[in-house]
Amino acid sequence: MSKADKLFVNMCKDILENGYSSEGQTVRAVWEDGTPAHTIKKFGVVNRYDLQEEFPALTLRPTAIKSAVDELLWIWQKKSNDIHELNSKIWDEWADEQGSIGKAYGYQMGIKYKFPHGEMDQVDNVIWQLKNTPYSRRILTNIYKFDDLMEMGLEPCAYSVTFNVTGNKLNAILNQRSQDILAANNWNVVQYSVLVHMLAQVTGLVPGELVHVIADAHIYDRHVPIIKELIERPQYDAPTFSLNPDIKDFYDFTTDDLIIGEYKKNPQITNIPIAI
Ligand SMILES: Nc1nc(=O)c2c([nH]1)NC[C@@H]1CN(c3ccc(C(=O)N[C@@H](CCC(=O)O)C(=O)O)cc3)CN21
Ligand SMILES: O=c1ccn([C@H]2C[C@H](O)[C@@H](COP(=O)(O)O)O2)c(=O)[nH]1
Repeated sequence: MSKADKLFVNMCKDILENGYSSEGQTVRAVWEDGTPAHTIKKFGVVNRYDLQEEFPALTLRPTAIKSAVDELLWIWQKKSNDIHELNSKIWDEWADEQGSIGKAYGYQMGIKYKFPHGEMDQVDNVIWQLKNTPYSRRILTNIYKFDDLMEMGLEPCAYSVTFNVTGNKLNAILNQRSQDILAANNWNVVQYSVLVHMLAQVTGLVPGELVHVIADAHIYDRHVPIIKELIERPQYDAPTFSLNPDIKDFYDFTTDDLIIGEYKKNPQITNIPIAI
């Protein structure tokens, strides 16, 4: 049985049973028809995934692993803010007429900073440190840049990753200020699990734990009936996962390098409404 499913089901039950409803409050997000998108939420959810134990893909419904990794590589490898360089349509609502999401996500990853070991961007700094000073406690990225918030299509939700090496294991903490549990929880978990696998492979380490810290873990009102049905579904074993072992440079990975074993899963839920 997938541990990721169990964790997801317990988290959803906790939000539904003990969560706090935003009904009566003024909220920013709206549905496509302009109705306020209310949520029920829990503050401060922390989920741990041991990547040695399993690849944490949900089997309750399919997670589009390749599309999720395509978005991850758009941010971490292409360092792009241009939706034309993304193969899915998930960012269309937040882009301007030119197709840019502004100074968000990939744009921030491409900014160069001065470090003792040279001038480079945040991704290259992480890779440099993992190769040269792996036991440093200063290996992290942070794209929540206050100077640029006004020019972002959406303020980053998954905004910081802290990497920490224990023995030969690469661990990571993903800090997320806000999480749409139905649309993006497993999407984000799969993305950052793959990132840990990729960075471990190119720095001579093995994947360890992913710790996902979510400040505001919410279920949107129109998602509640979907979540209630989802968590009653049968659970299967998570798929096996590995990467093409020939890739030695982070910038050479493509979604074709993901080796996903048999992925037994329940049917997809189509047309999930996304709050804007
Ligand atoms: N309300 C909201 N939720 C989000 O998850 C979200 C935002 N807004 N704004 C920006 C990005 C865009 N993200 C999204 C948006 C849509 C899907 C989505 O529709 N996922 C489909 C599969 C998509 C595919 O196969 O390519 C799904 O079934 O989960 C996922 C992430 C995550 N973010
Ligand atoms: O990677 C992502 C990006 C976005 N989200 C969700 C979380 C929220 O539901 C919305 C953003 O709205 P805010 O009012 O700015 O919090 O997008 C996500 O879960 N994962």
